[in-house]
Amino acid sequence: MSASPHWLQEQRVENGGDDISADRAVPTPDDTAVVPGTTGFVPGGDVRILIFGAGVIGRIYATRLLSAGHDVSILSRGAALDEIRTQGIRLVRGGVEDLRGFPRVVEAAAEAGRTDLVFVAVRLDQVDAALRSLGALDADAVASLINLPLGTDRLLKTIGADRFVPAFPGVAGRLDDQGTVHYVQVVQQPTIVGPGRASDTVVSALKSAGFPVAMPKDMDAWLATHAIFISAFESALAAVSGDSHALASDSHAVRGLVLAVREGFTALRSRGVSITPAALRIIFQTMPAQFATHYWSRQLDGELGRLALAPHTIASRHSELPVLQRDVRSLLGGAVPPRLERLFTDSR
Ligand SMILES: NC(=O)C1=CN([C@@H]2O[C@H](COP(=O)(O)OP(=O)(O)OC[C@H]3O[C@@H](n4cnc5c(N)ncnc54)[C@H](OP(=O)(O)O)[C@@H]3O)[C@@H](O)[C@H]2O)C=CC1
Ligand SMILES: CC(C)(CO)C(=O)C(=O)O
Repeated sequence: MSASPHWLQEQRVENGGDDISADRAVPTPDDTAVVPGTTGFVPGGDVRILIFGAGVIGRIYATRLLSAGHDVSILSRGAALDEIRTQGIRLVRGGVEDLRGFPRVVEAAAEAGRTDLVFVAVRLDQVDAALRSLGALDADAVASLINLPLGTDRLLKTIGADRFVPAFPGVAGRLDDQGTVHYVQVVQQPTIVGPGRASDTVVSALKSAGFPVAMPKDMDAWLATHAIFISAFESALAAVSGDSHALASDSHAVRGLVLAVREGFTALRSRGVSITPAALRIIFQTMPAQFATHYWSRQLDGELGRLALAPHTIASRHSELPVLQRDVRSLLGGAVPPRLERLFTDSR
């Protein structure tokens, strides 16, 4: 198979270069409406934004939104507080400096004052602790950028249905010792935005900063599908200490990974959850395992494996990954299919 299928066929629409506005979201044949991103930054944004969490994802979204002209504060703590205050945030993309920005740095959300929009960018294992602050945020809209296998209910209840919007990052990267973020915009995965009264605000802010956006019809199904997929890939990568080239070169291991995700998707479907986006369903469940193995070997050896999946695995394997595995286990009612279970066990 020479052409690599994209997870989301609609990405091609964006590559067509048209700037289609949020209210002209392109309907797709099945489960996702897509809002292609702008091809560059739109200057003059004026939304007051708070980024809650100054890790990899928080820093990328903060700096991009700042450079689109928005009024951005970032909630930080520990050593990162002073580091960002004094050096700002430096983003490197494709090996060259992409952006440097100095958002306002706050230690408590209240210091940011009233905001139009908050993006919460903490890990799954940090959500319980963060929830204590999230209900009290003085903001019109609050979007999560978090891996949430069990769905968005907890956040929805704490934050309130009138202002909560579930979302998921369309970028990935790593933070180096100097505080620089090396990142990629994942071509296969635009920033995902779920339904909510404030979704339009979230989509327009993201588009203004050049992020392609897609809106699945069922966000919880999207998050559940992603959790199966990413918990399998991160587990397999953790077992080889994040060496995506070594994993890509082992076709037996990649085939086992493909079959583990396939079985995980089947188990999810048997619990009434549809596999979303369609492209993942096709790659793992329709495509013969031999082709899917070839496809994933190439992806693991390419930008997605080296610059997104591997660095994220290395950073999260002792923090978010165990909680992700635990939540995938509950998502599947305690009955994790054997190949997926083996990946989880071997990752430790
Ligand atoms: N990194 C990546 O490439 C990708 C990540 N994601 C997802 O995005 C989400 C965020 O991940 P990522 O940015 O990598 O995680 P990081 O660990 O890099 O960042 C989380 C940040 O939030 C801070 N934080 C957590 N709780 C609080 C709190 N109560 N008050 C103040 N600060 C807080 C942490 O501070 P401290 O360090 O002090 O704990 C840390 O700086 C995860 O669910 C992840 O799966 C999705 C795609 C790619
Ligand atoms: C961006 C990607 C696909 C891989 O890093 C991801 O979604 C994740 O790590 O959760």
